Amino acid sequence: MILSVDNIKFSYKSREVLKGVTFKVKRGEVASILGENGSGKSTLLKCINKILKPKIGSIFIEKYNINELNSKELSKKIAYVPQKSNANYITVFDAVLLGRKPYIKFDVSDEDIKVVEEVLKLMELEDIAFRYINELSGGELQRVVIARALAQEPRVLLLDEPTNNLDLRYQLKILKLIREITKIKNIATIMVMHDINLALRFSDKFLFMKDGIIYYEGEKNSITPEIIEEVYGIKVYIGYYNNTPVVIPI
Ligand SMILES: Nc1ncnc2c1ncn2[C@@H]1O[C@H](COP(=O)(O)OP(=O)(O)OP(=O)(O)O)[C@@H](O)[C@H]1O
Repeated sequence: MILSVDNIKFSYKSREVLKGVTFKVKRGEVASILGENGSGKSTLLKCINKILKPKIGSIFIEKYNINELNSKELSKKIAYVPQKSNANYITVFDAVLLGRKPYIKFDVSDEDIKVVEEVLKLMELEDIAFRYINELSGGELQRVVIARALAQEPRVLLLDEPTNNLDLRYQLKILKLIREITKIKNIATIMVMHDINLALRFSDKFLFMKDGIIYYEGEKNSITPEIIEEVYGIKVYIGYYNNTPVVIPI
């Protein structure tokens, strides 16, 4: 097991948003977190990344309790792509190089540059490597932020709506790439997704959140119209294309 989340409870002031969340993700696995707006998905990712501190429960990455890792150690283990990113006045290259920060001792090494160049290529960012990120389109910026997370070479990759702002070609390309990297590097990816069909196509495991708990957890062929109906309150038909379920609202 690479990530174990055990009975996490979190409240914003007096309002409890996570009411006991428990799940595990294995090496090489892509898990999608789905569920209605406000059900606690982003809050859960922020707890795993220690941006928020749950009042109860524990989170382990490999054998480490995240509470016992300092921020540098944590950044080698977890990379996080938030739902919205801010663009500073730095170049694409430097923004991706920031992902290497946990590894840089005194100066940037050849290895750091090599990793950044590889990631820029993978994300098709080479041509805009020296543009300033505050001048990029929403989709270009999203690719830069994902590139920075990959340059971090984490054991667990957390993505909050990674396809935000991406056009159809990049939605497919980036999710395929993330899936491949997860398998090749034997890491775990946990992503919050709203597009259930993209999630079904590119993930191994599904966590449906409702009212601050994981209402249903399972593999793709176990998902029924009844589960979707309970989670989202809509009627759906589930067909199949290339052995992958396709959810059609009716
Ligand atoms: N900083 C905050 N202070 C107070 N309440 C918050 C804060 N951030 C989120 N909330 C509330 O916590 C609940 C869960 O929010 P969260 O962002 O985790 O939901 P989500 O499932 O990711 O939603 P969405 O699908 O809309 O992105 C919501 O009701 C939200 O209004």
